[in-house]
Amino acid sequence: MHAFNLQPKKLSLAERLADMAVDALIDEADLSPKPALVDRRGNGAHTDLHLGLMHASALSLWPAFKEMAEAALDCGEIGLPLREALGRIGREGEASMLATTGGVNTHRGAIWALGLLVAATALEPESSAASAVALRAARLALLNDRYAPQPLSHGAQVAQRYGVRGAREEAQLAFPAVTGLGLPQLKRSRAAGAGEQNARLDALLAIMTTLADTCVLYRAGEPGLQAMQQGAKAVLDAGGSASLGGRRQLHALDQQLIALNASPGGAADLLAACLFLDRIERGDGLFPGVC
Ligand SMILES: CC(C)(COP(=O)(O)OP(=O)(O)OC[C@H]1O[C@@H](n2cnc3c(N)ncnc32)[C@H](O[C@H]2O[C@H](COP(=O)(O)OP(=O)(O)OP(=O)(O)O)[C@@H](O)[C@H]2O)[C@@H]1O)[C@@H](O)C(=O)NCCC(=O)NCCS
Ligand SMILES: Nc1ncnc2[nH]cnc12
Repeated sequence: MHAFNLQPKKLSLAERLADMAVDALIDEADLSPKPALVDRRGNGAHTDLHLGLMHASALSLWPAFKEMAEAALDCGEIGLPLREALGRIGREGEASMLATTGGVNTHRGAIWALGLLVAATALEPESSAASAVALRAARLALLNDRYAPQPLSHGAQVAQRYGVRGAREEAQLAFPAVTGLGLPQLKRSRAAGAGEQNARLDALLAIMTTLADTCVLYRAGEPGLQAMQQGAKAVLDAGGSASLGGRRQLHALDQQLIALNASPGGAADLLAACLFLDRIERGDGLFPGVC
């Protein structure tokens, strides 16, 4: 008899989806240099976040993502029972995130976006085109969870002040910043030979060019949002993260957003959603052993 069982454990679909969601969050956190965000270099515009906390937070969410996938498999269809199960699991996930981070909000927006996408994938794993998954997620996001509390969140305050609806609307519209901007840019930059890390940075910048990021609006108002959108466009116009000109613009944007305290946390969450959908679309990890 062997002391160790070296056979990899066969994971259920829900476990594989939870692994992929956590991997997407960790890949997003590690990607560097991201403007004003936590990355391998430092804490960006944040005083209460660091890379170790982002990793711990991502790992703490694995049970919630697995449970969301299982709820989708159990319910089997888009409807109020599934929507309300996801709301309950999402709120529990948020509580375990806050217990892990000592009360710091690391991934609230990511629980929402990735939770919906995990459930939408589990509902129909064979229909894995990013746009199809995002559309199923949107149909879930459009349903009204009767048990959702109505806190005066930062997003709600920004909605009152500037008339933007942030994370909720992005999901209800089937993640246009991800499927219309981030993913196409990721593919274009890869095809142009930018290298994987630069392609991911370019995807983040593409998302930042138009997103109404409620984190930025809350922290730095409309001037902050304009600086984020225009600065991201300037990096891409200068040739992107893999070019010298683009790199210079990227460092300038990092300095400018830090000075404005304008952390694009919503865009970071959507990059994680983009990396998740990219893997789903490519089949990586979802159907092990199938080429
Ligand atoms: C629907 C909810 C997402 C609630 O959203 P709401 O609009 O009420 O706003 P917030 O509670 O403020 O959270 C929204 C978070 O979403 C991210 N985000 C912002 N803009 C966008 C956008 N345009 N599109 C997509 N996502 C967006 C963002 O999250 C990231 O930033 C956070 C860090 O920011 P920071 O400024 O450091 O932290 P704060 O604590 O806000 O401030 P400080 O005190 O530090 O200054 C970090 O969390 C990132 O993830 C917004 O924060 C949803 O929460 C909800 O309803 N949940 C219920 C559960 C549910 O139904 N789940 C079912 C499906 S899973
Ligand atoms: N890398 C990051 N830095 C700051 N806030 C975030 N929210 C999600 N990812 C983040």
